[in-house]
Amino acid sequence: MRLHRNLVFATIDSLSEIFNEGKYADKVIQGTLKRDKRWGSRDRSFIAETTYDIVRWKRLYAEIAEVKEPFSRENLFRLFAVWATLRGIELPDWKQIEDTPTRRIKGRFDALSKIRKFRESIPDWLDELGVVELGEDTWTKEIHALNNLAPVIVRTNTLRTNKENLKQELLKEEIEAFPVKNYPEALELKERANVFRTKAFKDGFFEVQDASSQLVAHFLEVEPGMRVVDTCAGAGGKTLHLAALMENKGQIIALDIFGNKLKELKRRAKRAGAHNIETREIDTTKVIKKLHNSADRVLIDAPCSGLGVLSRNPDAKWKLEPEFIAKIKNTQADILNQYSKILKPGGKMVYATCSVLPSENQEQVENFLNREEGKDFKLVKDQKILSSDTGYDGFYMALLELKK
Ligand SMILES: C[S@@+](CC[C@H](N)C(=O)[O-])C[C@H]1O[C@@H](n2cnc3c(N)ncnc32)[C@H](O)[C@@H]1O
Repeated sequence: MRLHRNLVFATIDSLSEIFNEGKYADKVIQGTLKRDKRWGSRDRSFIAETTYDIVRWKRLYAEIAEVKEPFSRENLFRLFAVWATLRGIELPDWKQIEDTPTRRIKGRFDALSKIRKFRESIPDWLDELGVVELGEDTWTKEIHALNNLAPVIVRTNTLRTNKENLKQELLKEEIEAFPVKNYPEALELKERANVFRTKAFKDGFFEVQDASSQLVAHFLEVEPGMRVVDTCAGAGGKTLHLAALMENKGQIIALDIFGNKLKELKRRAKRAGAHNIETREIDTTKVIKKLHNSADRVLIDAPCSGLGVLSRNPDAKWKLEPEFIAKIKNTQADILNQYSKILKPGGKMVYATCSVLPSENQEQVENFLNREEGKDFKLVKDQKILSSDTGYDGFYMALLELKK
C-alpha cells in the first residue's frame, strides 16, 4: 500500500479533533470526508478506517510510541507511524515520520501484548470492571472480540421486499451480501460498502442494523393488530422492525426524551413504508401516565453503557466513565419501574440493552422482579449475547409477562 500525503494529513486532522477536542469520531469523520470531492471510495475508506483503527488502539499505540495526551501534531504522526509499521506498510520519507524506530515498535508491541489492558487498548478502570462483572476468562475473550471490526449487516424491510430480492438488488449495484443463519431478515455484506448510496436503500428496502439487535423485536412476540409501546425508541431501529413484524396493522407508540431522534424516526418510517407508528416526546411524566395499563406489548430498549457495541463505536472506550455507568444503571431501574406500568394485565414486555455487563442486564431484571413495581411480573426467558460467541454485537434481552 502506498500512503498518500493528503489522506494521511486528513486522518491526522480527524484524530486531533477526536482526541484533543473530545468530538465524536463518527461526526468528525463525516465532516472530514466532505472536505474533498475528488476523493474516491478507496480514499474515503482509508481515512475512515485508519482513523477508527487509531482511535480503537489509542492506548496501545501511545504506549508503544511513548507519547501522552494531549497529543501534539508530532505525536499524532508518531501514532500513525506505529499503525503503519504494525501493518507492514512501508513508510515514505516524509519529515513528520523520519527516524521511525521500526524495530523498537515491533519489540514494544510484543512486550505490551502480554498485558490485557495494553493488548486490548482499554482504560484501567474498564479492565477492572470487566473482570469483576464477567470473570477473567470471559472478559479476556469478550474484550478481544469487541475490538474486531464489526461486519456490515442489513435488515430486510419486509414491508417493501424480501431477502432474496434485496440480495439481487444489492448485487445490481455490485454489493455482494449473504443471508445469516438464524437471523430471519439479515444479510451480511461480503465487503464493507457505503450502502446508504444505493437505490435499494432510498427505496426503503433495508436498514443497517446489527444481527444481535435484529433479535429484539422478534423477542417481543408481537402480532398484527396489537397495541405496542416502544418506550426508548430513539431514531427507531427497532420500531421499524416491529412495524414490519406487525405488517403495518395495529398501533405502535414510539417514545423518547429527545424529540429530534423521533423526527428522524418519522423520516425513516416514511422511507420504510411503516404507517402504524405514532411518536410522542416524553416531556412530562403525564405522557407515561396517560399510557398506563394500555399496551399489549412494551419494549424497553434501555439507555446503557453501550459496551456491547464497542466494535462499531471504539471511541466509547475513551468517552465512557465509571460515574456514567453508575448513573445509567439508576436510570434503567427507574425506567423499569415507571414504564412497566404501561402494560395491560397478561401483556408482555422486553427489557434490552447493548451492554455485556450483568449489572445492567440480568441483575436489573432480578432486582425489578424483587421490587414492589415488579411483583406481578414473571421472567419468561432471557438471552445473553456475547460478541465472543456470535461475532456480532454484545446484547441482552429479557421477556417478562404481567400476570392476568
Ligand atoms: C439504546 S437507545 C435506543 C435505540 C433505539 N431503540 C433503536 O433501536 O434504534 C436508548 C434510547 O433511550 C432514550 N432515553 C434515555 N433516557 C430515557 C428515558 N428516561 N425515557 C425514554 N427514553 C430515554 C435515548 O434518547 C435513546 O434514544
